[in-house]
Amino acid sequence: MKVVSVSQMRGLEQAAIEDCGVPSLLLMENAAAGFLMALERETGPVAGKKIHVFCGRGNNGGDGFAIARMAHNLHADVTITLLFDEASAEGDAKTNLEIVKKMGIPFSAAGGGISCDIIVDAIFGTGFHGEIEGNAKSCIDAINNSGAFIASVDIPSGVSADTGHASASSVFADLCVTFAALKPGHLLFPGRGHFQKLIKGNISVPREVINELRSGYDVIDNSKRELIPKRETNSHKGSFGKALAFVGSAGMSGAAVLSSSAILKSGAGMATAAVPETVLGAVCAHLTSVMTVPLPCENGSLAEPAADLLLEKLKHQDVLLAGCGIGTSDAAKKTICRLVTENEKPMVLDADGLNAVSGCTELLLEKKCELILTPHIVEFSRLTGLTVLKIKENPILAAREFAQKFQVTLVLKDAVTVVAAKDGTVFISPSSNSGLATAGSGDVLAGIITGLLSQGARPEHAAVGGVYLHLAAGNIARKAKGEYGMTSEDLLSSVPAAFMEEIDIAPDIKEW
Ligand SMILES: NC(=O)C1=CN([C@@H]2O[C@H](COP(=O)(O)OP(=O)(O)OC[C@H]3O[C@@H](n4cnc5c(N)ncnc54)[C@H](O)[C@@H]3O)[C@@H](O)[C@H]2O)[C@@H](O)CC1
Ligand SMILES: [K+]
Repeated sequence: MKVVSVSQMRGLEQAAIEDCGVPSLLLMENAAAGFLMALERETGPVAGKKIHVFCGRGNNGGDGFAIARMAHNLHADVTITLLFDEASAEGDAKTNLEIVKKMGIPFSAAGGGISCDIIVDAIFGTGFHGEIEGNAKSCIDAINNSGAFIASVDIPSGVSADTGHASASSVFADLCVTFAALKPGHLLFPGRGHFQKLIKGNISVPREVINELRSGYDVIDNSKRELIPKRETNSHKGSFGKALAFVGSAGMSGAAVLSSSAILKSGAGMATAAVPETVLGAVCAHLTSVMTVPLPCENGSLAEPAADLLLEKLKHQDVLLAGCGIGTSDAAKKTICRLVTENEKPMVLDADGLNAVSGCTELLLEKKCELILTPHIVEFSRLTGLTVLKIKENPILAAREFAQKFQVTLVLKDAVTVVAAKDGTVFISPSSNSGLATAGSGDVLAGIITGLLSQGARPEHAAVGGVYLHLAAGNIARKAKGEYGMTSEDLLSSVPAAFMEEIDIAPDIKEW
């Protein structure tokens, strides 16, 4: 699924209009026809239904006039409300406004009660920025409280198409129909929460024009299954890589079990959990296929010579996972810093491993390895010094800047996870599952990514494929146990099935 920014979308439209000669009015006509087709699929025929179309001053409003005309021709009972001074209409929007006026479609002033079956929200589209104020605010509040089926044209009015930021008064739609490509605001919260279903339609921007654009965005959809490394039949366990996991500490032996088990369940040939000797017994009690290595301790917790032992072991390993449940002791921090700067094998750094380098992120520039970082938003806040609020304002930008600056692959975990590759390409997960917000879920993700890495996947492929499989496994676990009751053990046991069958991780987002 293609994702483009607002300015890239304008570029696509310009290319269609200027380079290919597609008239802009035709794009608007197609947008309106496609919108109505999608609407009728959801609500049944519009004939005989009361439809109220709210139109803003831009081309989103222009789409609204064309939709009103087409719905009228299909025998719907259509009313239009303008949210702007009619004299300021321009271009294609003005053309369509003049047509509906000549057709005699009734207009009603903003401000009255709304009583209809379907509301078409064509107030603001991709041109919206800032906040909703004035009569648009009271109108949107009335739309949201109307009880009608609400269908938004392109994006719910009040949501920023570039960032997903939602103005305090923004439309909550049952259906949103967008055109040519998704925008980041369809995928990122809070915008993602402003529609129930998203349909992307074709408006005759030529396929080649869309395909040629390297937008720098991508969606982690089912097509990402192709990133799962292929397995040769003529193989042995060495073919699929050896992974070492520096994980676990007193009170967090489960992180060691979940993460190292996930490595094996994701297809690695061998996995070894290197854990403080004081928790070895607890870890071994839950592991059979994963090997273990005891790390030296002093006074019950990890001792600094652990770093030498790990670096020695790594000579015979293919990949490293470090950080899940290792705690925040000085020795754990020093061990992580040495692993980051001295290890040469592809490495996944998670959880306390990320906390260890917070405040000294310049160490990341000294790395000799391919590095994947998997922070959740609070860990990312510690890493960058940015507030959580600031990151949430534009997570794509924050993730991209960090990945490019430190030349790492970054998996920024939140309700919507964003993966940023070293070249700045950003991959956005298209759905969320509150059941994944459970202790140990991140350990499983780190293990899956390490498992893919050990089979030779490139870092960004391991990260994107890992996020896909984690979501798919989460959906399988949710089906069996529900969002409330599913635990990381359920998630872990669902990982093999996620590899086996195609799970539609974004059933609410469709293309036609
Ligand atoms: N350009 C094209 O070829 C096509 C455009 N299409 C439609 O055109 C839309 C984009 O059109 P526009 O660029 O005209 O943008 P919009 O229709 O989103 O409207 C922008 C207008 O709203 C105003 N505005 C922005 N933020 C505001 C705020 N906070 N408070 C009050 N006013 C605000 C702007 O000053 C501008 O006048 C798309 O979303 C889509 O619906 C479709 O018709 C397909 C073809
Ligand atoms: K809209």
